[in-house]
Amino acid sequence: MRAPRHAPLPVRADSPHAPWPLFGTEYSRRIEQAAQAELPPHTLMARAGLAVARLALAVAPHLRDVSILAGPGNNGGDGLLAAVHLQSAGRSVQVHLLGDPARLPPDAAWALSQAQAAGVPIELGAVPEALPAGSLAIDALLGLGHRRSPDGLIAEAVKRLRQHPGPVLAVDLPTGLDGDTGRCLADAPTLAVRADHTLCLLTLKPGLFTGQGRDLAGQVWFDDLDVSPDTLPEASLGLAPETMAALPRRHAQHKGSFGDVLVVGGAPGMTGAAWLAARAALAAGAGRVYVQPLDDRAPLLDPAHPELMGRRSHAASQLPTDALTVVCGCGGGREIASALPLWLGRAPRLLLDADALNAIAGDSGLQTQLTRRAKRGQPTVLTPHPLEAARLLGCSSTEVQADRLAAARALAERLGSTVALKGSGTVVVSPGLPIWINATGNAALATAGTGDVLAGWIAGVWTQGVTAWQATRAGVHHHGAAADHWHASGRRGPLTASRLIKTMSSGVH
Ligand SMILES: NC(=O)C1=CN([C@@H]2O[C@H](COP(=O)(O)OP(=O)(O)OC[C@H]3O[C@@H](n4cnc5c(N)ncnc54)[C@H](OP(=O)(O)O)[C@@H]3O)[C@@H](O)[C@H]2O)[C@@H](O)CC1
Ligand SMILES: [K+]
Repeated sequence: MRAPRHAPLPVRADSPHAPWPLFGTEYSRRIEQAAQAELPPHTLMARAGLAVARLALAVAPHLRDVSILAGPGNNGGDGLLAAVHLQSAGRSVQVHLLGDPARLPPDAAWALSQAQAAGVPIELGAVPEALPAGSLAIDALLGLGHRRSPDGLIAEAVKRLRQHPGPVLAVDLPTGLDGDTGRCLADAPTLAVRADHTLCLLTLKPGLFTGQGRDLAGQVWFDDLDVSPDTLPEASLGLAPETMAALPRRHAQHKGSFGDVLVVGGAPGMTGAAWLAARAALAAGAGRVYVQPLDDRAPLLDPAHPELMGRRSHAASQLPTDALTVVCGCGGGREIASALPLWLGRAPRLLLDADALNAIAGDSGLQTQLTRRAKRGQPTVLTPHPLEAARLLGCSSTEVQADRLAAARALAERLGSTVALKGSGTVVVSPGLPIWINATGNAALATAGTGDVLAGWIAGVWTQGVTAWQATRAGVHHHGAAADHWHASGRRGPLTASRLIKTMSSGVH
């Protein structure tokens, strides 16, 4: 997937209708070097500067003043060249160059000479007290070349951009964000630029779409600088529309054609979680949905959804397993631990969520049972949030969040499972397959029960005959798309779990 050549504008990179390839620093450098070797000197930078100027004019057509904060590397060079184009488009441009002109890398030095020749006002080595209130600010401080916390003048400039009341456009990456992981490079999150728009150049970087990336980058745009990578991406951003389309209902099919789901969960005081997951599985299209409450006194009926079938543990263990997908967790409490050995052994498809994951994290015997499933060809899906992932990995949630892609990959490989690491930019990975980052969702999902809905929905899709990888991506995408729809239709506040199921059922993609 690449932007059209000579696109009049950079292409929005969050279109949910296609997967976008993502490349981290190492790959991006290789792609850049290969392209540089083929092209006349400074070609990429010339394209980058033009792309930045075009986007600046498009997102702030009404603003006459443009302040460009340019750093000591080629990211600064992009800003300097953008200044030339913006000035010739009639904007009043001021560049603040925070690097020694004598030590700029060759492309940026060339860009500086172009800006000087065009008479662009350039102030050297000083961060202004404030940026003009009515100006567009361009963050061309640091891009792919920064791996450490902003310091010195760069840190000052980041603070100034954070204080700027007008729009901020970041070049390639918001300064302070690690493009590989989506973590802030500084301990203090205030030492990262919070942009309204980010124009990613040459390659889309994964860190823009997970962890802190989505909050710091604002609207992400992409310009491939007319370069086609000849290498496979490390990860992709997007969805799995093919999965939803691949599940048509034919006349001759009956409820047995769509698979069964059993939800094991709902310990005393948390029964609702299991029924929510069950409702979601049914709404996702499962043929028959059963619930095994982990509270022996809990009723075996959801009066609002009599089509769901409650079973005590003995009866549940007698269900035929051929077409069965089992969800363990969902309000499982401590009680889930005793149900796990049976289903780790028996379930042909098993999804583990919440307390089931905590039980496995604390029991090496259950871990061994889990890893044996993969060897027997029984697929498993894990849907941890960062703390649950940390417990499974034996680290802290801060460490998980510092590199969500690596954490999800480690879990998948270690436990032989498909993993959906939840959070901003949910990361989905199956052993041996590329990482997929979800493009949908927002904070409206941060409310009780939405995780149960996700687990149930994935199971409901999975049991219809797609792979764990397809079902997980489809469920994660669809879950987030419902929240985006909720937000776009002007609603504010949390999207309750019950309403989430209704929104997901209404065909929002
Ligand atoms: N070449 C081309 O034609 C193209 C280039 N492109 C553009 O170039 C960007 C990559 O450029 P780049 O490699 O020069 O790195 P960049 O991010 O500008 O910074 C490096 C400088 O910053 C310094 N520095 C680092 N961390 C720091 C900190 N915390 N605080 C303070 N200083 C810090 C670092 O110093 P050092 O760490 O070495 O001491 C070094 O001097 C890329 O993102 C894209 O925008 C694209 O348009 C495609 C075409
Ligand atoms: K930047």
